[in-house]
Amino acid sequence: MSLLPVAEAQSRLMALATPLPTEHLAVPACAGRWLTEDVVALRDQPWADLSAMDGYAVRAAEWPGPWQVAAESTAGGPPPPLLEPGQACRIFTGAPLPQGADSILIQENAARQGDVLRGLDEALATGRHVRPAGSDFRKGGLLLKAGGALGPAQIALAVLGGHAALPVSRRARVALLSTGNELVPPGMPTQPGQLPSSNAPMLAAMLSGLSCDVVDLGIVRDDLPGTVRAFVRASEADIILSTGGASVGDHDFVRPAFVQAGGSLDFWKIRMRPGKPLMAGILGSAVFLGLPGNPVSAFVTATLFLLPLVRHMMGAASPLPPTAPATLAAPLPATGERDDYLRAFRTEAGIVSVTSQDSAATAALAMADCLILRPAGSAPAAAGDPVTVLPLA
Ligand SMILES: Nc1nc2c(c(=O)[nH]1)N[C@H]1C(S)=C(S)[C@@H](COP(=O)(O)OP(=O)(O)OC[C@H]3O[C@@H](n4cnc5c(N)ncnc54)[C@H](O)[C@@H]3O)O[C@H]1N2
Ligand code: MOO
Repeated sequence: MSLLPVAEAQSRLMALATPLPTEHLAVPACAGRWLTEDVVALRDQPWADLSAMDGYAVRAAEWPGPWQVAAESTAGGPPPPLLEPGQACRIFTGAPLPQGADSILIQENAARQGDVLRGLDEALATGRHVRPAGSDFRKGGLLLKAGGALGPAQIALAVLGGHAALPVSRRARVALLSTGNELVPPGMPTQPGQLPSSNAPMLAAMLSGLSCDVVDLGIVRDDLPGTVRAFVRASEADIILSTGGASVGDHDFVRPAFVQAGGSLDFWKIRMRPGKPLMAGILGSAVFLGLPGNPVSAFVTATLFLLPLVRHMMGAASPLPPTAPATLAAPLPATGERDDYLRAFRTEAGIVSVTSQDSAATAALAMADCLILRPAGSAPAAAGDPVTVLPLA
């Protein structure tokens, strides 16, 4: 089987997934979700011409001052009466302008004696410190597009747009299987030949920002019938995620067990380093993603495949991780026949790759805050050369 390019594998993986059903949730509960439908405004914002400052509303176009203070307007107060030329209305931030007023004289630029008001500065420009009605958005206008992520600003916009609830995809359910006879549960004492299973906690941490429900099905021993049973147990989930047992060794049972459990494999082996033995397929209504066991390989493939898959299933229009241009602070060797995803960190002088690029080097991984993307067949790079990075946080 030849090695599949990363971008092709990503689009084949997305094509395996069916979007999750929509649910309607109270707007504050939608933080971190994606919209399944466009959202339009149910009201104008601002609802009227409002003052942006504390001061006085005047008819500056017709009367340069002085003015007679004749009324008051407060946010949430009764509507102020019509303003005649030569009159001023005491006004506060967020309060509606009286009909006829066109500008706000801020109180720092005003001298008031009794009800007589004078401007201390040059003549007021018409429209000064006024927020026109509907200048933020208009009733019926598009506020948020289907497929957009709902972060804090989008939550505020939906609430101001008059919405109580929004249509979002339901949470994805992800089942985790960690394969390997050498693994013991995190925190348990290890005998020679054993190590704590770190992949499931790492992946759960990576998924924790994505509003999905993670079920850790624990450690699966390296035997075919046990691994088949684990797949059957996991098939209730939307995504079955395994780590380890993905390569070509005599104890790598994940692929045959997946097929024996009724799964249909779509691809195996990607043209990337780390992460070559990645595989994906369908089991019932679940998408299966088999990550390599090496912790760094599992981390990098989860960044490039798992997180985009979850985002895609939950309705994201742009599920792939964003990349950014950067400059190298230190040279890099040529790449081989696979695309390199080098663990690196950002400094003021540019990007520096971590000391060990071994796919089991977790101490080096923990120092990284980005991946450098180096296509297969790249020539050696020098300090100062441009590179593409994928930020990790
Ligand atoms: N002859 C070949 N050997 C290997 C190839 C190959 O093409 N030909 N590919 C290598 C590559 S690349 C990778 S990546 C690894 C991946 O192998 P597996 O997915 O089968 O992973 P395991 O053998 O089960 O484990 C690898 C390594 O990671 C440790 N591990 C596994 N699970 C966990 C966990 N949950 N927590 C912490 N550490 C874990 C495991 O102990 C091994 O040390 O295969 C190469 N071999
Ligand atoms: O591809 Mo493996 O993930 O190089 O170590």
